[in-house]
Amino acid sequence: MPLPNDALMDNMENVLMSEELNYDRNLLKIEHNALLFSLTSEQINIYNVVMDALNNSTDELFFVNGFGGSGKTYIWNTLTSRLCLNGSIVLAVASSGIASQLIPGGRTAHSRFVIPLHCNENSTCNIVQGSDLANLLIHTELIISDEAPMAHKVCFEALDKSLRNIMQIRDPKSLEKYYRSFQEDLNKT
Ligand SMILES: Nc1ncnc2c1ncn2[C@@H]1O[C@H](COP(=O)(O)OP(=O)(O)OP(=O)(O)O)[C@@H](O)[C@H]1O
Repeated sequence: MPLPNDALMDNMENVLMSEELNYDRNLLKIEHNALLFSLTSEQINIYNVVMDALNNSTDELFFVNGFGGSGKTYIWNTLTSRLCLNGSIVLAVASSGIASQLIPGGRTAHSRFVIPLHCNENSTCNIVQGSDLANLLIHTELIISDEAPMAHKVCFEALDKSLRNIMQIRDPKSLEKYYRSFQEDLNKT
């Protein structure tokens, strides 16, 4: 039997983390194999790029753009099943409630990250350092944000500020990083 990850064992009382880790890994393995086998070459390229970044811990941010129905959610599902079957935490959010229902374990970004409803340039998310939610974010391997361009940029700026603060525990250089950088790429398209 593989030993559980020490960091995760320290957080067994964290209900939010327990919820995210409560999945059937055998089922996920079957699901992942089926999904991976059916990916198109374009989808598999995206899958490989994201997996390489995760395996090399390069802390990258990717923006995937494609027409409706081109298979973006299919890639999120393949990535999620791959990471979860290894015991990793993946948080999937969408800007609307309907979009969030289409991804496994999906929540709205406002609900998941406690983004203020009336968000402005000075807003931050209501996440207290050391709280269950902060620890969940620290141990999260991948955040998937579906329909991201539908949200106002101040929401991403609020999340960016909060993540930079929270992630200091795991990465002392986090304050110099920009978790919102895809918004800049988006502005150029
Ligand atoms: N490689 C694939 N093999 C089989 N079916 C696929 C594949 N990729 C996508 N599909 C199917 O195509 C349909 C549309 O895919 P998906 O929902 O992932 O698109 P999307 O880009 O996320 O769409 P939207 O932008 O509207 O949310 C779904 O029914 C999905 O199961």
